[in-house]
Amino acid sequence: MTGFSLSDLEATIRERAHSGDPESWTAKLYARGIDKAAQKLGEEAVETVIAAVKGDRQGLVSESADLLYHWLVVLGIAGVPLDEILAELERRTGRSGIAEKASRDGRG
Ligand SMILES: N=c1c2ncn([C@@H]3O[C@H](COP(=O)(O)OP(=O)(O)OP(=O)(O)O)[C@@H](O)[C@H]3O)c2ncn1[C@@H]1O[C@H](COP(=O)(O)O)[C@@H](O)[C@H]1O
Repeated sequence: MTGFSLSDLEATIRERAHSGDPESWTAKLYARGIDKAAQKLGEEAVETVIAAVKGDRQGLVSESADLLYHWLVVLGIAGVPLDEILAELERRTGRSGIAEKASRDGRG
């Protein structure tokens, strides 16, 4: 398993967003704002769906990577940290209460 995480990508995006590098796609998206970034996210979602339906495994991997990257850019522009999404997902598993209790009991 790779050691690379969505948190790593989020950190890269945060760093590149305001880099001022004219070659940076991230900086370009941030400069163009939420409408353009959300449009790209939608396009990548559709391309991911098409790859899945076609049974294009390699396409699904590639489009999924594009999708997650553009999703993190949209979250970044909207000011929503990845951690907030992970906390929401954790809450849905019903485990967050256990983690909070363990933390309160000094076992966290
Ligand atoms: N993961 C990605 C990533 N995935 C996709 N893309 C870019 O997303 C863009 C969208 O591709 P498309 O073919 O859909 O779009 P396009 O046709 O080029 O653009 P439009 O004509 O639709 O505007 C491409 O330019 C890709 O390079 C990414 N750009 C950056 N990253 C990550 O972000 C880091 C920083 O990148 P820069 O900000 O470019 O330095 C990189 O090191 C990567 O880790």
